[in-house]
Amino acid sequence: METRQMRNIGIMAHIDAGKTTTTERILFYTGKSHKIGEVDDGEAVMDWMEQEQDRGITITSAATTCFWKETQINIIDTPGHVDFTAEVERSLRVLDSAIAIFCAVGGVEPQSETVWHQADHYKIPRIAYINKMDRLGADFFGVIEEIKEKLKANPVPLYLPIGKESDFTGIIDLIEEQEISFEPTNYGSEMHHSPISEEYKELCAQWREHLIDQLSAFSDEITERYLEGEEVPKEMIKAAIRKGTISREIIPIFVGASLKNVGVQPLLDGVVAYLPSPWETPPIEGLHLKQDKMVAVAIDEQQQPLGLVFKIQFDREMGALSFVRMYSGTLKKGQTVYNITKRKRERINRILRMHSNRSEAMDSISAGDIAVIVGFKLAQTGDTIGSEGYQVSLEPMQFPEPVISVAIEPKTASDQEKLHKVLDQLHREDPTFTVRENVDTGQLLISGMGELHLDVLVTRVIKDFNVDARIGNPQVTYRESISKEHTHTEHFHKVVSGKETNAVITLKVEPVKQGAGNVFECLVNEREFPREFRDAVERGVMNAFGGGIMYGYPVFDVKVSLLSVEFDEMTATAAAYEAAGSLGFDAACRDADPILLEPVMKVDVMCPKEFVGEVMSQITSRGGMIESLESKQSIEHIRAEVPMIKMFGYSTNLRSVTQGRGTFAMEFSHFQPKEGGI
Ligand SMILES: Nc1nc2c(ncn2[C@@H]2O[C@H](COP(=O)(O)OP(=O)(O)OP(=O)(O)O)[C@@H](O)[C@H]2O)c(=O)[nH]1
Repeated sequence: METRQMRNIGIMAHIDAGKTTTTERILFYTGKSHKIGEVDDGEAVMDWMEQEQDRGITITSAATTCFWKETQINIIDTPGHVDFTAEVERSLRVLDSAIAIFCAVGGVEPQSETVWHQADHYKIPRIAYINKMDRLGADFFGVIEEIKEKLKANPVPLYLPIGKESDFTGIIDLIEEQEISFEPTNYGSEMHHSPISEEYKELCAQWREHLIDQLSAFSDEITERYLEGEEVPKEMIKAAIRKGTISREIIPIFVGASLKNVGVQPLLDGVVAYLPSPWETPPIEGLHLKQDKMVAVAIDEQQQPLGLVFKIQFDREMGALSFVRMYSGTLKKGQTVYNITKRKRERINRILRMHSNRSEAMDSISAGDIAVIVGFKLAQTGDTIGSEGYQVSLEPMQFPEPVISVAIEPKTASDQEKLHKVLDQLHREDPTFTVRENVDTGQLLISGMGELHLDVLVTRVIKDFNVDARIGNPQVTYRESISKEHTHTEHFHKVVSGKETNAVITLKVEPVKQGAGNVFECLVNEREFPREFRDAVERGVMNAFGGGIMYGYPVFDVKVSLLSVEFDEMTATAAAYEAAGSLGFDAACRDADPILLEPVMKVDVMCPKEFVGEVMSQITSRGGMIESLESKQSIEHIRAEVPMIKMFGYSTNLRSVTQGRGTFAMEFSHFQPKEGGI
């Protein structure tokens, strides 16, 4: 077991729950941040990019290292907005544990649910922090109930609030049986401990009993003492909380108001006391490329190096910064490593540890740790790096489909060159952002996960990279497919430089299950039809998949079989067969009842009861199907499925019908045939 104390944590929260404010306080108290940057003043040290500050929300995930009580804490910032699910997935992969922040007023909102379920999927141990206890309407016990009901989790409060709203003055430590008050100072706050006052004695006893009762499920020692009515030692309580947290059977609950500097230090103590070090997390799986089998990779410095690039960020001076999580072995500055995904060697020029406001040069990075490597020219988010001698690919990240596009057109020739470079760079940073050229018009289309995602990217292109470009209106990214089988024979004939060339092929096209992808199959014997020409037909078909059938959108879920050929050695050329492949595919698909597929989104709306009628009729008039309606206190939660095309401008619309009190989350659900074309 490694003796070094380390935590790789993420901070997950619904937008506005106070993630940035809490992270700021954490960095401040850990002594690495010299002043508190207020989000409201747009000075957050964690927010790297100018436009994040404009918007006041956190968009990129960057890793920041700080130290608390001899423990190194690497914080991987995790965005809460559903337009950035890929960013969330990517950071969840490299975390060992997380703090989930809930707003004491808003409680468990749809976006917190989405992120919570993603964290369940990656089996991430969590502690929860109920923030904003000072706000009007704060309801600590209400949020606890919601965590139980909506997230099906087992919340166990370790602290209770003293008072609420403007009377929120401090917290009760149930383990130490003390009250803690937070005296404001010019460096944040100072904690003062005092015995529990008469007023809270009963409440404290009741919840301490609840805590010990919950813990007895993990500790026989506690059960024994509990049953015999003996005092349970604090160290035993803490050990059981740690065990239950790591095995994900309980969610320890912390409470505070970060903005008022209340509750943050105990939360940091909780990270150290209850969350696992990398050495306590289960091994991850990787594919051994040479042996073609899955192997377990445990955190071990002595083994061959293996790391995952989980984020690329471009820096004007240093170029690409590759954020790497090491799972095994050690990498050193100046060394050459092997990019297992790209099958190319790359050099490590520098290794940096990022703190909130500075970077620190390091000589090496070892298993368990997170750092930035400078010098990689090819690495992309999701790549595995290691050595040629031990080629294990750490499971590639799964990214959702882009659903919305905009056309982008440079204003001058010099902008054109710059634009291509910038778009390429942005794609390396963010694989959910793709670039496509319309073959007919030559126009560049950029696609992403939602309006906000594209908006952020376009702003970066224009503002950060100074490219002068015209931007079209957002459009949905459609797909094309076919709905029946059809067989077609293509006769291709062309005279090239006085020489006759011919290619005759018979192709069958048929639809396959949605999501199965495209398939090409050759049923002609290689003796009758040489490999070179077969490959040419396949190339032609593959190119045609990208060019669409009726509307020029990419074709998906079609199987193409080459049934027969008329092959004449004298007039056959690869170019003729390639052309026959493309033309034959187009002709066959046109007669196979082509269909246009549109993306449908899962939409979750929360609004006060009085607006529910308006909100539902708004969804129905947008062609949406209401799936469920659920009430909690005075809030209604509506789940629906709505075609993406009908979701443009929805946020403005929702704001206006709910007087700004409705919120929504949206993510891709599936593709469905679109009636009546475009
Ligand atoms: N009253 C009160 N307001 C708070 C508290 N913590 C944060 N806020 C305010 O809530 C707003 C949102 O806080 P942020 O820290 O930006 O929230 P966030 O979760 O990081 O939001 P995104 O970056 O958009 O995901 C800001 O105006 C904060 O000043 C708190 O403890 N009490």
